[in-house]
Amino acid sequence: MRHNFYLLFAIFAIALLGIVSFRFTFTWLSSGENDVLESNPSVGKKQKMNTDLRFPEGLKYNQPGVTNSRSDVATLTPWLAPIVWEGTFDLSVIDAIYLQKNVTIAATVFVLGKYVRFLKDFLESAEQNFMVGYRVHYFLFTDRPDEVPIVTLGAGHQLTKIKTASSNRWQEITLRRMEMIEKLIEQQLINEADYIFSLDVDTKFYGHWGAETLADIIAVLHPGYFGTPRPQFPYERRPESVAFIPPEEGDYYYGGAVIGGRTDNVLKLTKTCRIQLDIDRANKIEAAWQEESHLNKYFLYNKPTKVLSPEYLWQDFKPKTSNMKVIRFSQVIKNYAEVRPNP
Ligand SMILES: CC(=O)N[C@H]1[C@@H](OP(=O)(O)OP(=O)(O)OC[C@H]2O[C@@H](n3ccc(=O)[nH]c3=O)[C@H](O)[C@@H]2O)O[C@H](CO)[C@H](O)[C@@H]1O
Ligand SMILES: [Mn+2]
Repeated sequence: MRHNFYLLFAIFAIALLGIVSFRFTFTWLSSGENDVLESNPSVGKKQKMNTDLRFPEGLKYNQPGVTNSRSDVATLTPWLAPIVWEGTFDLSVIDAIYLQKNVTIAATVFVLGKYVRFLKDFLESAEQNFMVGYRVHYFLFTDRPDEVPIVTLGAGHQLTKIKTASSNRWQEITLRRMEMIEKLIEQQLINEADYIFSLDVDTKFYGHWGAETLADIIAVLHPGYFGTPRPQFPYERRPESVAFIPPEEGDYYYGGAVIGGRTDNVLKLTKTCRIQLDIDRANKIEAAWQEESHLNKYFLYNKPTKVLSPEYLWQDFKPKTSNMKVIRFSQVIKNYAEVRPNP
């Protein structure tokens, strides 16, 4: 009898402790540090996404071929991740699968200092080409919220400005994106978005960019080093930096202008890169290409599950090569000395 009483008491105490600690985590998570200026709660809380590739009945589309649709470029990595090129996918098949999932895609864009001048073209061209027909939530990290242009957003698209301090070093601005994206995901997006992309703002969309780019974790091939021998990749080569990659290692050189994937996978990526950037900072070393160097190190040991071809990251000054059937997203020409806060 006495034993039963103690047992009951113990169960009651444990349950109480459980409730208290749950409430504590909940309040801690919901108290965001970011100064959100504009928000539209329509996105709401997410259910866990079903990853099955469900396909609607009765839809007609071309029979898949049995030979490679592109003979001029590699369309698979050695670990069998697709490399996305025009001609390798059937958009009607992709959309039939992904539209019915009703996915929400977050896009983070940093707009600090004079880079605000690139935003109008970026947003207007994004609205024409980026994830049209899908739910998109742009997050603009900016020190100039009043200079954000008014751009009419398509159905299901919304925009939130997050007041963010700038820096007097461009290197600091680009590399701190990792920790800001990490925080935004932890505090908000983990429950709201299925996928997230981080995109450079000094860019323009010229062609379709849709659900063919969705995957667990994606990287983009930097257009400047496509086909370059690996010892000549501009990886960090000093062993003192965590981003160090020896000359005989590395698959591709990935661009820092595009990161993407499932929200939890991108959280892992940004957290790891942020921690490694912190270690370098404590050791007073900054990698050759800031967070891009750390990103390349990350992808060496955590392979991307989908790789985007340079169609998804071109440079306006580069003449189009014959394997480029379409340019979808491209860096505009900029006067570095004029737009950046430091040389
Ligand atoms: C094509 C490509 O892969 N570009 C990468 C490359 O140089 P980039 O020359 O493309 O770097 P960048 O000057 O465009 O800076 C990257 C981004 O940071 C933001 N920004 C930067 C400076 C500033 O004053 N205000 C501001 O808002 C803005 O969103 C910009 O698009 O290397 C950088 C790291 O060193 C980043 O990894 C870039 O993504
Ligand atoms: Mn850029």
